[in-house]
Amino acid sequence: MTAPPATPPASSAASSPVVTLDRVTRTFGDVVALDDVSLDLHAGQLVGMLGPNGAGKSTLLSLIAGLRKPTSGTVRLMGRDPRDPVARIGLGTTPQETGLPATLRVREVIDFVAGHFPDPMPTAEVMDMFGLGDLARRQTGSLSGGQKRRLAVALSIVGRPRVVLLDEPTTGLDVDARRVLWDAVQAYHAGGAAIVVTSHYLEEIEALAQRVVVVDGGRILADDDLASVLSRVGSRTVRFRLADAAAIADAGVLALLEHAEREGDRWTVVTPEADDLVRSLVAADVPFTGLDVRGATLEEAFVAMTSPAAPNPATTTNGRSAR
Ligand SMILES: Nc1ncnc2c1ncn2[C@@H]1O[C@H](COP(=O)(O)OP(=O)(O)OP(=O)(O)O)[C@@H](O)[C@H]1O
Repeated sequence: MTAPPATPPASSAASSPVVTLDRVTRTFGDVVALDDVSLDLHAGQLVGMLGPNGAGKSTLLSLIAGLRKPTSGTVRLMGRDPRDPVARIGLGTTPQETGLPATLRVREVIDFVAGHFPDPMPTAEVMDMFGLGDLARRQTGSLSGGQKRRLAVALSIVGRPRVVLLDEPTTGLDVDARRVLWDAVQAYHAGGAAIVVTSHYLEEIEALAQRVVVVDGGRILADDDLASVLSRVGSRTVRFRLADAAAIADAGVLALLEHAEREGDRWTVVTPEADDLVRSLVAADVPFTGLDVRGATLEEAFVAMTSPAAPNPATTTNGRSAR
């Protein structure tokens, strides 16, 4: 879709972080939900936050939103305590679960929320961004789950916030609805807002986030640009076509392979030494065709980081092993 970028107010101090967590710990009884976490978020960043269930993601977002206080450490939103209304006016958030007044129409709900902000986006513009135009007169109680979710996320940006927190905004949406929602989020981000999104759809985070924060057990395991996070997984997947299986062994490359499988003449091998493998195959005159070398996916990097005891891919695939 072609929603115009919606511009949040310019930052008065563009270089200072809009969100800061400094050595933040949050416990619930015996449970340490966040353990000594430090994090800065700057204007214009679109951050994907990943972590297994119970990692501490929602707790972290709730501290930034001022819904909870840290047990120790400091949280700042636009340089202030997140519970300060002056800071909160610049925040938009969609938690995992939201309630909508069932008898109000879509347009009325957006107007109602817009009324709480000094310079809200026009309701028609918000509805257009989120593909809600045709539903303007529908009572929210009659919306589908996906339509409700789009409305809930739309409400988070009505007030032109500088910081937007979206906790699993696309869970349960079909592919088209996810695309509409991400187009809208990106259009809003183009105006300079800082956005944090949690999602269990890693390919979605890989496609859209510039910075990736991986949380597990209440700690930050990785906080880097996407390429750096992906580079933490050293292995590459190499695909090619080759009818003569014996040529692989003859080339003396078996020791380079973490895993190999073959379907007919189609080979897929995983190796930490892709360059050496390809050089060796060429040097041995192995008559392969259709060479394709790929880096790790975010999902592979995530599994490698969050499950130290994750099984070797060689033991989890059903293909034929070359070893
Ligand atoms: N209000 C609470 N009372 C007690 N324990 C809590 C509370 N809120 C969170 N926890 C615990 O803190 C830990 C972190 O939970 P949190 O909801 O932040 O994880 P999450 O990463 O958002 O998980 P998910 O992906 O399942 O939403 C979990 O062990 C959870 O059970």
